[in-house]
Amino acid sequence: MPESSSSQPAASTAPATGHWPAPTADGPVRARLTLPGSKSVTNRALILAALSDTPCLVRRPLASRDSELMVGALRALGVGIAAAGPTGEDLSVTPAPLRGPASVDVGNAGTVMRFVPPLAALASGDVHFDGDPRARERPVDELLNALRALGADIDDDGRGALPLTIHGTGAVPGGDVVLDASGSSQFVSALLLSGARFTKGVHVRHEGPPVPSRPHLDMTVEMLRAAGVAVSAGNDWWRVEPGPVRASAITVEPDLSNAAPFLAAALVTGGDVTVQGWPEHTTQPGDALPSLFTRMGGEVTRSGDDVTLRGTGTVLGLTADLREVGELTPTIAAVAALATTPSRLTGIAHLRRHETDRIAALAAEINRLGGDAEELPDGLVIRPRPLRGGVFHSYDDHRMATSGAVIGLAVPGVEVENIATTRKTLPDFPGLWAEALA
Ligand SMILES: O=C(O)C1=C[C@@H](OP(=O)(O)O)[C@@H](O)[C@H](O)C1
Ligand SMILES: C=C(OP(=O)(O)O)C(=O)O
Repeated sequence: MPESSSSQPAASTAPATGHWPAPTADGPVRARLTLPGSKSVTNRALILAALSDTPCLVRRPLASRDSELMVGALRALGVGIAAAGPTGEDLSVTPAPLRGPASVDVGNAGTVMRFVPPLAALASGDVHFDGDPRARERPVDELLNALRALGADIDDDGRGALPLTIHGTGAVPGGDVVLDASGSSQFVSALLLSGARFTKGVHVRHEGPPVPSRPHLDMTVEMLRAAGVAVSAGNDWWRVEPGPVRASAITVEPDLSNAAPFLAAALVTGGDVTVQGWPEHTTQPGDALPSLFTRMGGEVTRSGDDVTLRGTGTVLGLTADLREVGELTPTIAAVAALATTPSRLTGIAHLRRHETDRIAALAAEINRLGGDAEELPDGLVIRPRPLRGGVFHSYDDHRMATSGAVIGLAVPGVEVENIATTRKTLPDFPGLWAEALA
């Protein structure tokens, strides 16, 4: 990733704008693939490496927009990050005293807009944050209030949102803080990831409706512990002891959430798709896909680190609370729109403040193609109804775009608007999709 690398979408085989004719499967999709690295693991690894006492090699990181934004943010704060490894695809991270003045472009990356501000509070100097128009609408208020309570000086003109400036003083006192993380688990992860470097560490307590995306919180805790940080946790509290972060090498797992559209391709076409390198143990929410897609009619087998989903010709609807695995919703909704029985997906009100309002967007796009999707305050009901071709809008949301591709496999004439937005977490989705369908 060169210093000058752009954070703009630039998928190699995708048009920058315009509509992408989603390929229709002319038979069962049969493929075997290796997916690029996990966004969530990569961006945590980069944060931990930046805070580490020792240089750190991040192996097999994601190289796509969200990770490029994280690299850009950390470099802006003075951290050294260079291409490394035999193919130049690894990243060697050399920590340095964090300093401003700096300007951070968060794009529309939740992990950058939430995980970097606590680091900026540890820097000396001012750090300004802004991003895509949507980033200004995504919630950070609870995180900012918590950071202030822990001793950070933040100027957001009372907006509780981006743009904002953190006046770093080189230290954060830390200590006890209470917040409502029902809007995003990333508020908690953000405080924990930097917490060991706060003078008193951090003790975060959640109060409010349930926190979503629990596996991502487990991921934060596991990765901190692997970096030698003492963390204890209960149901709604997490404590990080002050002390050094020691990360010398972190290997990034394949992105299992991005396995979703590929496994869905097998499910909806009666094919079989194998994802290679599926970890035996993982905290990624995508690990729930085998059981969710089995409930939707697929058959899953595991052999070593290969996970294979075989479509049986039957695609069933799903009734499920998806709070823990919210980022899988768009793909599950796409499969549900092709199913023969109804689906009821709940527990996902927080998706209304993701890359787009995913509940409204999924209902609108499924209905535009003739489907029957109904919004609930916290989810979707999707009933079987034949779909027809048409434009599937992506709302600058990578997972909306890949959902349109899944529907397009079974419905001729689907065109996905702005497929290049998939570059948020996949460097070349159209290329990988074409390979899988070949
Ligand atoms: O910590 C992380 O890496 C993530 C946490 C989740 O965020 P929310 O809890 O805001 O849904 C998830 O949806 C997002 O894609 C990645
Ligand atoms: C919600 C998502 O991303 P972010 O990290 O921007 O919150 C997602 O990838 O589904």
